[in-house]
Amino acid sequence: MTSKATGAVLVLGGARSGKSAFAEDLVAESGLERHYIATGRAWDDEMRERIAAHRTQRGEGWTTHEEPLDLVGRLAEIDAPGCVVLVDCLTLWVTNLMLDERDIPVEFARLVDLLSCLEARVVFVSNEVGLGIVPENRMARDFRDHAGRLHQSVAARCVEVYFIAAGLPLKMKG
Ligand SMILES: Nc1nc2c(ncn2[C@@H]2O[C@H](COP(=O)(O)OP(=O)(O)OP(=O)(O)O)[C@@H](O)[C@H]2O)c(=O)[nH]1
Repeated sequence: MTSKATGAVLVLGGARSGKSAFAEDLVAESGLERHYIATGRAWDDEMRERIAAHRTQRGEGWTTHEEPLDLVGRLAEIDAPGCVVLVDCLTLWVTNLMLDERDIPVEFARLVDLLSCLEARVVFVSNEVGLGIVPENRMARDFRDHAGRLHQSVAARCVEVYFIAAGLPLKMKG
């Protein structure tokens, strides 16, 4: 990870691309106090199993925060020098904001504003969902557009950006 004292990193990839494991390795290498913000919710047995597998893979040494909606508030609360925060993932946060009918541009602006004043390092994981055919339903199209816009704004403020495919990282910035 970057040698700068602060700075955010964005890790993009498709489902099962290995993006979470890559991000966890970046965080582990930093040697800083590790926090994990999970935006996912355990809404069914399959998700419960996935979450359990993620917890096992992460192992000891993390403080886990489950925060489906107030990502910005939670990041601000954790923020301190000497900390690294892994946010997994932005696309589930977008889903949660949409389902809760939050003001998406306002929430995105709050996150982007916070990025410029954080003292902790932050590693964002997110799904690249814009590479397939145009989704048939309106909500899925809106979701794809929100995710694309958020990724552009966050990437512009990150010191490093990676794209993961087949478990392999491609460094796009930094
Ligand atoms: N609530 C909660 N969610 C978690 C926890 N650990 C992981 N998650 C969620 O699990 C999600 C990832 O689930 P998966 O579907 O297995 O991952 P994936 O994105 O397909 O796979 P990779 O590309 O390999 O990361 C993350 O976005 C997290 O929000 C946890 O401790 N609690």
